[in-house]
Amino acid sequence: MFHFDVESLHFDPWRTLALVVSVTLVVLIFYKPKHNLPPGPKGLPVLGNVFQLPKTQQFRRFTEWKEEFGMTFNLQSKPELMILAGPIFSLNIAGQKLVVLNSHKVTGDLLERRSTIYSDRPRFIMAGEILTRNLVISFCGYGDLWRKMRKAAYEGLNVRAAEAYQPLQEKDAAVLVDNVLKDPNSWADHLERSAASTVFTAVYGMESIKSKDDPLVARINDFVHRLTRAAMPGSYLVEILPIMKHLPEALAPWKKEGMEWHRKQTAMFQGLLAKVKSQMNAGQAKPSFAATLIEQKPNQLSPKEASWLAGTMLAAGTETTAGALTVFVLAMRLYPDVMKKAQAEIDAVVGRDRLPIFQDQAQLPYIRAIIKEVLRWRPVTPLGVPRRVMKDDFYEGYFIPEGSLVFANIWAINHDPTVFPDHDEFRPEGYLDETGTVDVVPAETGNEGHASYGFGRRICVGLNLANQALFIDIASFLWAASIEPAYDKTGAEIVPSAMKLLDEGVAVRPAPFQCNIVPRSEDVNAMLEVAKRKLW
Ligand code: HEM
Repeated sequence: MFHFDVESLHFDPWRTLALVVSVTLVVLIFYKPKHNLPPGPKGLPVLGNVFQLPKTQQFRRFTEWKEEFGMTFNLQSKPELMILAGPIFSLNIAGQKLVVLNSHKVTGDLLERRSTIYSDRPRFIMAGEILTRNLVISFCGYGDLWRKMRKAAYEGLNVRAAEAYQPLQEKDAAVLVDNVLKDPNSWADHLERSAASTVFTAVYGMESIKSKDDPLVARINDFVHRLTRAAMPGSYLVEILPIMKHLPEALAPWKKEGMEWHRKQTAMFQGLLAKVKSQMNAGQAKPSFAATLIEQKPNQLSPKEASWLAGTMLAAGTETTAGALTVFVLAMRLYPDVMKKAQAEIDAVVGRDRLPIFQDQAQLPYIRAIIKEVLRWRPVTPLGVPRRVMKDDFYEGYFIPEGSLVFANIWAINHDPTVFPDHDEFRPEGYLDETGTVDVVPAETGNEGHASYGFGRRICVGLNLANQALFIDIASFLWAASIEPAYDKTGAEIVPSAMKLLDEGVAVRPAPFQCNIVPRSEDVNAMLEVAKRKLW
């Protein structure tokens, strides 16, 4: 029978302490509190949602999921926020947690107000470590090298510094308009050249690239495409099996080729920086981003780091600016009333005797609104550049584990019907007050009024340069030409699709479409010659 011995119950402090410590350890080791990840689509065991993600234009599927999971967001504590449908959901990609943010409120809360733990980038083995040896600021982890590069980039591209590049951008816009009018069928190529040239001249202060066939355009495009392709998930096996990075070059031709490419690219960037330096020494240099890097205080960036920082701007700025200019042409083709209103504004302010210049910007509110609307309506980087969470975090009751990849669904944020009621229409008026003269931005949408330049500490560092390029190119284009319908053989109007997009990795742009670019008046070419002579 059981015998209960009271004597054995005497209080032994050491034994009690040992018991408490053991119980605590067992609880800490074995008890996993049930943390709720943000909701998400049900996936397969182990592989999770791998097969539910389309290969391209993932932002479309993400936006559908945003609608689907909107209703499950746990905001009982703040019912006033229920209006923000589907702001956060999560996916499991074969064990890798992916968190997608879909509203200004959530990106503001996490990417901006908690930026100390949301500003890292994921590991890019091919694009970041092999091809570029971690010298590309956009792929750099949130550490000392990124801080140094970001500081130097800001010094050369902040709003004041960017003003110094305006004279070269004005010239470049005249070249764009001239080329488009002389060879209207190749308008898309001319936009490509113009974007490459405007970034190139600002970065190196050299003469603009005049022809789309200039070998430099091909080299810049090769650089951009190589990097964006390498950064695309699934392009290289080494991203899934990182151990392959240590294979000897003989067994890994992709690695050998990548390292060879890195050497060539470094030589090109160092050569361009050396040329700027010799122009500076000869007193012939124009203001440029590269010049600000050469003049930086000692102990900032090494010469190789500085040369890559300048070169990176070409990659980051060309494809994006060219994409946004293509969106502009599409919008003008589909919304002729907007185009006519913009042209009337330009004629009233600029007149017909000269091309628009930057000083006109203050008197051209409708053109400023068109630029914001171009970036909002069809964002060229609809998922931005991914982040990596540096520490376990909780948000609105949801658990976001360290190491999760975070995507800001810029497309969904820019098309949030609670912020932009006619979100699928191209409506620059949304950025103006009722008098049509004062800029307004919808609440919560930040300084720009859209999310297309990203967020917080890693917001696009080239946004001032991009806004300047878009202003002068768009104003000059509309001053000189109209974008009219093209017709097929039967005489029927060809209507381009507003939704057919071409996915080029990080950047997305409208799929090729036909339109007719016509001079606005018979004497526009003659006027352009006069304007060009004044500029040169
Ligand atoms: C329409 C034009 C452009 C768009 C829409 C755009 C958009 C973006 C976006 C979404 C990001 C990621 C931000 C984030 O992680 O939150 C970014 C980063 C960046 N952009 Fe742009 N960009 C444009 C033009 C430019 C230009 C002209 C330059 C340079 C001259 C530039 C340089 C960069 C750099 C260096 C980064 C990386 C910043 C970092 O990681 O710290 N961009 N851009």
